[in-house]
Amino acid sequence: MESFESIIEVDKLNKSFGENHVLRNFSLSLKQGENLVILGKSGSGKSVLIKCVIRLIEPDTGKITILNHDISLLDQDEMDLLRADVGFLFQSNALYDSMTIRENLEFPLRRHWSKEEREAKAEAAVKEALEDVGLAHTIDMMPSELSGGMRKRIALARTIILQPKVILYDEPTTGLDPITGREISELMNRIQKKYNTASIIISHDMSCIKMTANRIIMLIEGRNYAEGTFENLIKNNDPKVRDFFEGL
Ligand SMILES: Nc1ncnc2c1ncn2[C@@H]1O[C@H](COP(=O)(O)OP(=O)(O)OP(=O)(O)O)[C@@H](O)[C@H]1O
Repeated sequence: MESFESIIEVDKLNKSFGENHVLRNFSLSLKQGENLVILGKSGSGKSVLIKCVIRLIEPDTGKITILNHDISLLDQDEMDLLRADVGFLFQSNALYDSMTIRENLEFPLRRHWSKEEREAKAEAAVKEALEDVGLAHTIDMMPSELSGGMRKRIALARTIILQPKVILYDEPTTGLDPITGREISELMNRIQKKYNTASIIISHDMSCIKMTANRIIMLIEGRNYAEGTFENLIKNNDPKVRDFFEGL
């Protein structure tokens, strides 16, 4: 695999909506193979940050580099190419209800692979991604026939089918019961190991964070307020940091 000093580099990002200064000189660096959790209260700017990274919104100032590309300099075609390397797991899963599981998984291939490539490789890729999430038997089922946890796994299978170098997880365990949430967290770790993918994980589920985070950045007052492993941060005496770990 090509090597990168950082997979994603966010440098001094600022974003305001009117008087609401959401991000203030926010920086982060995501290393190859690393699971990085962004922890912040509701409304702290986690989604705004991720939307800047996938270029759904433009920051006011600051620079975002993904796989050595300054994304503000990419045109639409170049950005589309880069998107094959950046997987996104939506909180809503965003599966197509009218398509089978197989068709849902083939969907990203249609955009990024030629007809010849699809004919040669799609069947095997769909099978491998489904096996990765332990749901090979659902290939001809419809999303409506699956539980919430299974739909999350299928969404993850669709995210990894193009073997992205980085996965952005938006609250991957929200809305799931604790046991299913743990299964998803375990799966995220398995995917990380198998493909050496780097991830940014937005979450406030402490069980998921504890299981998956190699490093945590606390997004407080728009800034990278504190940073460290779960074990470091749980010992931090700053009251704003402590708030998150109260009761653990
Ligand atoms: N398009 C927008 N226009 C105006 N304000 C916005 C817009 N998007 C986000 N905001 C504001 O930015 C702030 C951060 O919102 P954001 O959705 O990033 O929070 P969050 O940390 O993801 O919260 P949650 O955990 O509840 O999802 C909020 O005050 C929100 O109202």
